[in-house]
Amino acid sequence: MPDVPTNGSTSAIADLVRRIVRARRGLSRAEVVNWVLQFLDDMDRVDATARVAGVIDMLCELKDIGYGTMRDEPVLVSLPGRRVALPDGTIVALGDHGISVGTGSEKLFPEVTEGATESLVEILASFDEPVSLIGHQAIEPIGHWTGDGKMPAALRRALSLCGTFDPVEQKWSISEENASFLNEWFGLAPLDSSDLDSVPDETQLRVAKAPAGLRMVVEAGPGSGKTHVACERVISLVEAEGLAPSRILLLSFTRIAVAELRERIGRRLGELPNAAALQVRTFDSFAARLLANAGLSSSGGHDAGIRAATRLMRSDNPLVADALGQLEHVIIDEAQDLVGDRKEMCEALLALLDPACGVTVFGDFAQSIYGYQRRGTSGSTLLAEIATRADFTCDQLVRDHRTRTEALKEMFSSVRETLRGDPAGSRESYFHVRERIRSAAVENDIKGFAFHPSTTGGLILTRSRRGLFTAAEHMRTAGRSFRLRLPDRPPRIEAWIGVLLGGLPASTRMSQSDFRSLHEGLSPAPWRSVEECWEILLDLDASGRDMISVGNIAEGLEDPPLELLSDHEGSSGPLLSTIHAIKGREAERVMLLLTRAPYGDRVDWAEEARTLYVGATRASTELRTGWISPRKFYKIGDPERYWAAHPDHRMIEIGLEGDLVDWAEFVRSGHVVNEAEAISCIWRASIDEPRVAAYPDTGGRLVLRIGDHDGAAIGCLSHAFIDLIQALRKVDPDSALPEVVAGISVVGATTVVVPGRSGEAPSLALMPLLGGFGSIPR
Ligand SMILES: Nc1ncnc2c1ncn2[C@@H]1O[C@H](COP(=O)(O)OP(=O)(O)OP(=O)(O)O)[C@@H](O)[C@H]1O
Repeated sequence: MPDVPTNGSTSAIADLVRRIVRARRGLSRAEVVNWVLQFLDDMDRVDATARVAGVIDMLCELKDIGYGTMRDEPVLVSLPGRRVALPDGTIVALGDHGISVGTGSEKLFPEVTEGATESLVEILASFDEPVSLIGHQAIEPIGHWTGDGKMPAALRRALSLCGTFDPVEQKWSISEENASFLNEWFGLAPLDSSDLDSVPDETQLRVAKAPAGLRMVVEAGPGSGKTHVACERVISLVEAEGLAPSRILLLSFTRIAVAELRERIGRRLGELPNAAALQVRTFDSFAARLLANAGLSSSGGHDAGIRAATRLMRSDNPLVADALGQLEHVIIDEAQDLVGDRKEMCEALLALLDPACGVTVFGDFAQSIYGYQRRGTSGSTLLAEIATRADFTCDQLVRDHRTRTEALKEMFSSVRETLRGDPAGSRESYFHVRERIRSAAVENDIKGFAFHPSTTGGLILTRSRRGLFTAAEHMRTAGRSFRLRLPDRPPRIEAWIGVLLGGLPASTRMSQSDFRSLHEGLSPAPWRSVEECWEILLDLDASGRDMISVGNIAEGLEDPPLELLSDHEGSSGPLLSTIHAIKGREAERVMLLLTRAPYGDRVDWAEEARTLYVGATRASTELRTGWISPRKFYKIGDPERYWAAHPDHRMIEIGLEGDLVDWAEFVRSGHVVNEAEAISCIWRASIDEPRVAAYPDTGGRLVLRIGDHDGAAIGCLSHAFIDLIQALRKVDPDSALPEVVAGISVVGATTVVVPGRSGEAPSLALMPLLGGFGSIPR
């Protein structure tokens, strides 16, 4: 073979492999390895073999070469050439592209100039394994894999296309643009600048380091670092002011926000002996804890729990007063959206605090989007009320740390002034805000957003849930991968824990080898390796032993760590969400989908303008506006869900939190003969994502089954959901149930914690996650 380089570089090996495969038809993988080794005589043979095998596997994974058969044996063959456009504008060639050896490129796939036949998005979207890298640190342009276990195959393939990549050492060098694209595509966390190189600005420092006993309201705009400073405040209270972590309570809205806060604070305070006692909670979990500690159970959903907790705090219960009286500092985030029951609960909490207890409340009037309509007669938000109280001082954060362009920076501040100056709002001011947002966008009025090159990552935001369903449909029709965040859905904790440990008694203990057998016996296999799973379980168990107990794991999952949580369906691509469900988050690229402006006398123009503002201010670098016309639906229930009328049936949105009875009630229904079997059936369904249907039983339940009415049961619809079904059929709640509710999609599964009875430790199970619209015959 003439002119063959022997420097052993990845690209040189790749070229050798291609040439050998093309010239010598019918060689097996082992034979190709041996051929290549002959040309690498300066290298250690073991190293060289691993390197060559790694390159061959990589080339096969990306269909640069492939497997054929000759005399029933697998052999390596050439594949037709393809050209792939990368996010940074370069084009690389795959397959039999006829590039000669010695081009000097270090890339596994050489750069070419001619037009591309595919985009990186199409290649990534064609990988069929689920990819969720949430919790991993973002990748830098130059780096090597530091994650536990093997690098996920999809990332490995993407990196090898995007620049130089060493499959054995797992090192890469790619352009900035390609790195930032991959970070968005895989949902990798941006490097947490707060921990690395962020220097707090003067106003942030003032708030973070204020005396522990101060009561303060901090009103500040998007990207000014409210969340960031909330963490710094906790750290300063513990480190500088000497408060015990157990005496600090930090409340925020969503589980993901709470998990993120915990993780950030944990990283800084992790070494302290009592750091774990810090109470970082959602408003809902704070209420649930308070009730549980007083021996009360909350039934009837989150809002009922919040009201019960408020009553408890106002009931002069000495235990509750004592527990809350111990607190030395309370921090409340996103106070502009605290209205109604949650606002009242916070007021009841503030009333029970010791006068020496400090309070820090963060919020932004211009971002208040939680429904003036729900505010009823009780009026304003917690933020508005606290801001007028004499016992609170007011402070502000003044610098925007989010935006990277002048146009966005200017829009962030000028629109905020407009909104704060005109809380009542008007049609004119709404259109003014809309125009200001459009003028800060790099592109406007994009109609085919689902085909637009910018929507390979970042956020796609809609004003309404109707818009969200419509946008998701457009993406599906365009064949694009995306992640979908739907509001009011149950939490999602990675399902492998529930399928492996679900149904076992809380007292079950397990060694690593027991666990390995379980893991290896599971089909379909979980996407995390056995080593990775074991590390996660040891952390959750937190006993310090090299064993796990199911009860400990279940307790650990009552406050699940961020890496096990997800708040969306789908594993890759841009995140589709309503504006309401995305507050507090940010992305480099945002596609804000506008609709026709609202009309009529009852429009709350101020709230509409603020909602657009919240959506537009999620962008740090590129904002675009697109266009969508949402489909029509009717609404029913609280929280609201959609339904549609058809001549012979009704369709009802399904999959909201509480649509299924909990695990214990499902088991009591008598439809679970064997818990392990039911769980394994749910696991398979979470991967196959079949359509399922609910059939009535003799006890007045609607039982969700795979296949027909004799199929395996995977859950029971809740009584509240059955009431909605009956209401849509216009019959009494107690009337006979419909023969079937069909067309329900299983969209995944979540591990659930099953509370123990009478003081026993909790255990685990797996429940399906539902989606789509159930069809009810009339
Ligand atoms: N002092 C700082 N130096 C560098 N980056 C910072 C600093 N403070 C905050 N940031 C970064 O700025 C961004 C915005 O911060 P953060 O999300 O805390 O703002 P926010 O006020 O809560 O925004 P919003 O109101 O939109 O939710 C984040 O990426 C954060 O890491």
